[in-house]
Amino acid sequence: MTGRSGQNGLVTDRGLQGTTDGRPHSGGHEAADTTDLVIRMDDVGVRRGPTNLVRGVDWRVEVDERWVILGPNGAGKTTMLRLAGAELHPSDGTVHLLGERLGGVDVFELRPRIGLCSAAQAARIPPDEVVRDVVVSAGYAVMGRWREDYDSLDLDRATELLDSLGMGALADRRFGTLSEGERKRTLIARALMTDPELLLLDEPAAGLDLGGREDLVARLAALASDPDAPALVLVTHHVEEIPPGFTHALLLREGGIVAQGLLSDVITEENLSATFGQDLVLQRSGGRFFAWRRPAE
Ligand SMILES: Nc1ncnc2c1ncn2[C@@H]1O[C@H](COP(=O)(O)OP(=O)(O)OP(=O)(O)O)[C@@H](O)[C@H]1O
Repeated sequence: MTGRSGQNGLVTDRGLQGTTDGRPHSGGHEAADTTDLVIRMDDVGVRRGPTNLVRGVDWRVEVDERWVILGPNGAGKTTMLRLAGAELHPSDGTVHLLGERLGGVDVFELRPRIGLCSAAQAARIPPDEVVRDVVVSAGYAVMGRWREDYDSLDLDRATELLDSLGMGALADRRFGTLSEGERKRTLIARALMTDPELLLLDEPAAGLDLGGREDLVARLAALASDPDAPALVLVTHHVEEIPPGFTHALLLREGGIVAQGLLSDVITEENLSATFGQDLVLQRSGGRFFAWRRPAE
């Protein structure tokens, strides 16, 4: 593996195709060539007993798009991300990832093409693992360094990725000694190590203090604006955590889609109020969103 720096210093390896016809981002995907689609879900449902975790989901993600999935607790966000990460099969409908249909492809071939950052994954990292090894071991599809002999190019790439996420000085520390924010940045570096075509981030700002959240939002904004970065899907409960440069949003409530499309069309007071079941006030400033409950008259 070799790495190169994108325009924001974030290291990405693979040039994205971009849209083949040069058209701008569009909320509607009717005209999209399916070969450009990173995620395609058609009438997807996931059921567990009588419960619909998600239902009736039609969703298209193109290579150059950066999506946020927003919704309250229990809305089905993680379920959507697990479908997109080839960790879960739908009960109904079809899911295509990177041009392959779930159920018709070996998921062990598909998963290395998809980077996933989640709290569940962080919990699997041994606390005594050295930070650089947490990152480099992703290229060998293992969690925790064992007896692998890592290629010096891979070690260089891990170092470069850690540098680009402000973790260079901590590369020799043990994972268990890191702060929550430093762990999140390490996991993002690990997810980028395999040069994925799709990067899935499940609540990356959860548990961070204000400074940590703002630092992460700025780094994700830099990643979003890097033309060589993979397609991005970020799950969050909070509009304040949407990094500038994200292009699209999907709002979920009780397993169903409330709205989806271009971020500026979808993140509105009306849609947010419907999603969270509260009368919300929304403000936008400097490419960021801020929301709170409308005070009683
Ligand atoms: N195996 C299961 N059996 C029954 N219900 C489940 C199962 N797994 C998840 N659920 C339920 O499905 C709903 C959606 O879960 P999911 O984790 O996708 O929501 P979420 O939007 O990510 O929630 P949160 O924001 O709280 O993490 C929740 O109500 C959850 O309790």
